[in-house]
This record gives sequence, C-alpha cells and structure tokens, in this order.
Amino acid sequence: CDSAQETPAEFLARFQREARPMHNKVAEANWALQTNITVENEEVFVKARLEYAKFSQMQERQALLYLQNTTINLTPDERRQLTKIADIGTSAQTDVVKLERFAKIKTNMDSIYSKAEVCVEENCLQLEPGLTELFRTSRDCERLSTAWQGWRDQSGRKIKDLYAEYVQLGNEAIQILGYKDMGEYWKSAYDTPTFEKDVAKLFEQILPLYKQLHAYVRRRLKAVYGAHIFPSSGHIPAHILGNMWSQSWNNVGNLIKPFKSKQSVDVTDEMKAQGYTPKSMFETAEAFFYSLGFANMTKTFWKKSMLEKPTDRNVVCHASAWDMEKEDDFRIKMCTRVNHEDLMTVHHEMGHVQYYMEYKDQPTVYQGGANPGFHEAVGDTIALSVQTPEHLKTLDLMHAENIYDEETDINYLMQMALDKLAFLPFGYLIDQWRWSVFRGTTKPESYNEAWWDLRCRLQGISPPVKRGPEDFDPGAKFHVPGDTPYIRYFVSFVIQFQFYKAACDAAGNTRPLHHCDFYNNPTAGHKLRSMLQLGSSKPWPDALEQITGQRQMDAQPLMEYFQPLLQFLEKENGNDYGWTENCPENPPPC
Ligand SMILES: O=C(CCC(O)(O)[C@H](Cc1ccccc1)NC(=O)c1ccccc1)N[C@@H](Cc1ccccc1)C(=O)O
Ligand SMILES: [Zn+2]
Repeated sequence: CDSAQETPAEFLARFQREARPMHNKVAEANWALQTNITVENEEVFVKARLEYAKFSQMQERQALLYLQNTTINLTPDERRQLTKIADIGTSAQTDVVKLERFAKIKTNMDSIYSKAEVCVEENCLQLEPGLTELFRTSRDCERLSTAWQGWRDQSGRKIKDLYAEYVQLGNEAIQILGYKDMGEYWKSAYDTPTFEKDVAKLFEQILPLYKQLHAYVRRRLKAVYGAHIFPSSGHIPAHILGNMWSQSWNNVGNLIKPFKSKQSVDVTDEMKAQGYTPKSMFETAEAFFYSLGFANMTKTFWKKSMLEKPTDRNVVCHASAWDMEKEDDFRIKMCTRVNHEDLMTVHHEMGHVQYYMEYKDQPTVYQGGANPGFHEAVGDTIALSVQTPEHLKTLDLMHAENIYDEETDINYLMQMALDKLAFLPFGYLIDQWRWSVFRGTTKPESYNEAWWDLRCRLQGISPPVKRGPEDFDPGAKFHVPGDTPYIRYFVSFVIQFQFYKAACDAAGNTRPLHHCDFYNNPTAGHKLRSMLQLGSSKPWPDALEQITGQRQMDAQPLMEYFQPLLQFLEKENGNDYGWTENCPENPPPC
C-alpha cells in the first residue's frame, strides 16, 4: 500500500486504473469455473478470490485514511467514492485461513447445488432442464411429490452443515467492518434507515391482493387434483404450483384460466411452432431494447456468452449476466429452453447487460445499480411491455381476435398475476429467514422449522411430505448456497411497476396500464436510459425521482395494474379465502 502522499483525486484515479483489471481477473476465473465445474477450476477461482481480497483490503485501508483525516477536505463526490471503495464486505477478513475456508465453503455449496440430480430407478434428472420441465408440464401428484422431495434431499440436505459454518465465518468477517452481522451489511446496500420497515409495509399493502389470488388458485387446483390432497388448514401443497419453489405459478396458467374459451398468453407452443431457438429469443429481446434507443449486444457478447446448456460438462445453469470489466466484454450464461418463461428470463438477463452498458462511462466505483433492486427491475420492466397482448400480436405470437374482450383481458391479468403477485411473499420471506439466521435468532437446529413457519404463514403453502430437522429446504434455492441476497427481487417486483408506469406515461399511453406497449418509443426509452446512466453515482431516491417524480417505493402502480383482476377475484371468492398460521402436522398424501 502506497502511503497517503497521493491526493484523494490521485488515489481515485489510480484505483480506477488498477481495479478494473483486478475485477476482470476474478470474473474470468469465475466464468471459467461456472461454465466448467472442475476441482482445478475451483482452486484457480479460490486463489483469485484471495488475491482480490488482499487488493481490496489495501484499497480500503487507504480510502479510510482519507475519510478519517479531518485535515483533508474532500468534495462530496470524493467522499462518496471513497466510502464505496472502503465497503469491501467479507473480503475484510485478514485471517487468511478463515478467508480461504469461507471462499472454499461458498464454492463447495455452489458446486453441490449445480451438480445435484434426482434419480428415479436409473433415470436421473438435473434441475435444468429435467426437473424444471417436469414442474412446468406434469400434473402427476406422485411424480411431482417425489421430485420435490428428491431435489431437497440432493441439494439442501447436503449443504446444511456447510451453511452453518458459512454464517459463522461471514459474520466474523463482516464484523471487522463494524457491522453487527451479514444481514445488516446486506441491508446497508439500500442506505435507508427505514428499509426493513418500508418493505414490511409494502408487503402488508399487497397481501390482501395475494390472498385473493391464492384462494382462486386453490379452488381451481382442487378441481384438478381432488380436494383430498389439500390440508384443511387452507394451504396449497407446494409441489403442484408449476415451480420447484412455488415462487411463480405461471406454469399452472393453462389449468386455472378463468375463461377457457378465450386465449391465454403463454406463447410456448407458438414459439416452438415458429421454430424459435435460444439465439433467436435473445435477438428478439435485443430488438425490443434497440427500439427504445438502447445499444445492440456487442460482438464479444455473441462470441463469449453461454446461451445453452453444454452436454459435455457440469455448469452452473442458474442464469446470470456478466460485466467482465474489459472493453465491450459483456456476457450472459443461461441454460435457455424454448418457452414463454425463459423468453422473459432472457429479457431479465439482457436488462442487466443494458444497465452495464448504460453506466459504463461512470467511474468504476459507480458501475452498479442505484440499489440492487434497480438492477433486477430493468429487464422485467421491458418484459411487462413485451407480454402485452398488443406486443405479442406484433411478434405474431398471439392471434386473439379481440384482445380488449373483457374475458381475454381477465385471462391476461390472471396470467400476469400468477407470475408477479404469486412471487411477492416468496421474494419477501427468503431474507426474512436469512436476516434472522445472520442475527443469530434462528439457530442451525431450527433452520428448517423457521423456514416453514414463514412459508406457511406468509405464502400459504405447505410441504407435500413431512419435513424434519435433517432437512434444509432453504438450501434448495440457488441464492441461499449462492450467497446472493434476495430482497432485491421483492424491491424489483414493486419498483418495476413504477418504472413501467413512468415509461408508459412518457410514451403518452392512454390505455389501461396493463395494455401499455412502449415498443419503438424513444421518449419512453430516453426516460429509462437517462436514469440507468446514473449507475450508483447518486442515492437511489434521486434516481427514482428522476424517472417517476417520487422518492419512495410505492405499490400503487402495481395495485392499479391488477385492479380489474381484484374485482373479478373478490366476486369469485366471496368469503372463501385465507389459511391458518401453521401448516398441518401431517400433510395429506397424493
Ligand atoms: O435469480 C434470478 C435471475 C438471475 C439473476 O439475473 O438475478 C442473477 C442471479 C445471480 C447469479 C449469480 C451471482 C449473483 C446473482 N443476477 C445477475 O446476473 C446480476 C446481479 C446483479 C447485477 C448484475 C447481474 N431470478 C430470481 C427471481 C426472479 C426474477 C424475475 C423473474 C422470476 C424470478 C429467481 O430465479 O429466483
Ligand atoms: Zn437478475
């Protein structure tokens, strides 16, 4: 570490020069590992992480010298940049043995999760594509229940002890920076003292809407599977909702469509009939962004991305978007399948890359989302426009005669609710559980009990088979072994409707909000892009205010979007809605 004889400006300029090649080195080692999971690649990645931690510690020390030196007067921007440089997270661990153990545990949990497979007789299925396809298409209660339990046996159960050690080591490392625990550090990314209360308030606001959807879906699924598999407590069995974690219910859309004779907007069959490929799905998304004034994907993107699952090696299939911090090297890694859900994930991932490209001229420390929820909301905001019947007709993926027909409209809103409304309790509860684990309120022996308390109470779903202390169901969801925070998605699912409404207003939309398609509208594009160009150079309320005129997260646009559906649901449900706090002791069998 050079002494602080440099001026703050010189130090920041040097950081800019040195940090990018350092970040690139770690990203290359991480990419090599995630696209080819081998022991050797794991070792190379752990080494790169250790080197990066030492580099970060040096930068942190020098940044703190300036921040704590009262004789130096810093501009507000220098102070903001230095504070971000000093915020090095768990890289603060100076005990190299603990630092290496922490890196190895994370890599180990990631590999166990990504290589896990469920074998029934000699037929083995991995999460992608096998188990995901099964949950998307099967209506066989027994098969779904076996796959649901098998996946948790092969993933969560196998990382339970590693996770307890990860919590211990992570908290030790973050306490070096002065945080009480990792949860407090994760929340600091929102730089809002009332953040936890704000998201709790948003959740309370949306819960009545979720309860109505839950009641309707429960009734329709009872008609399909028979009421006998549903507990009398009112919960919906977790394995029949079309998704391994019951986090989005879009895959049961065709089962619970309100008006059978009318179109629903799952365009999977049309995509297959028209010969869509993973590549053409990415080109479709690229064209929408381009129509708004965004840039096309770079040459390196098409050359280096992994858009399909390789057949000859183990990879991390869970989708991600990469800024390699080297010229125009942006990539997406995704095991893409040709279906509606993956077409939306393609837009989600490309939204990350578009954000990278919009803020690439910011100083390195500001190359990030205004807050983590912003990064998750970009692609989904675009996807709200892509999924409108108007736009699906433009893509020749939907042929409804009258898309404004009231019944077609309700079908559309129902399909969108199965994706967006169903997700909210799930998006909210994962970090409620993790914050309590990091705080020490939830101990390893009650990890699973605390998890199901939240799943039953907030989400109204129940396990298809009895759970025990050996189980570790949170570990069966990518982000938990993946050490990736999750409240960002809850924030995103709220603010994406604020972004969408702002873009629609900018485009002069006069239709009901859920029919707004701002395709090809540069005014809407400019509104979005100018906010994205800020990166994390300004506090996120400033960025939010620039695009929506408001400085708070607000569920009003989401409520406005689903208003017509709420009326339909209240009429359908009458008094038949809700569930008891706890799940039943013994789940009813298939
Ligand atoms: O996890 C994802 C998509 C992957 C990702 O794009 O959010 C990815 C997750 C990840 C992967 C590896 C390391 C860290 C995070 N995030 C990114 O690629 C990313 C994150 C921050 C900045 C830039 C890119 N979606 C969530 C929630 C979700 C979102 C939208 C629709 C449906 C579901 C899920 O599937 O449960
Ligand atoms: Zn994302």
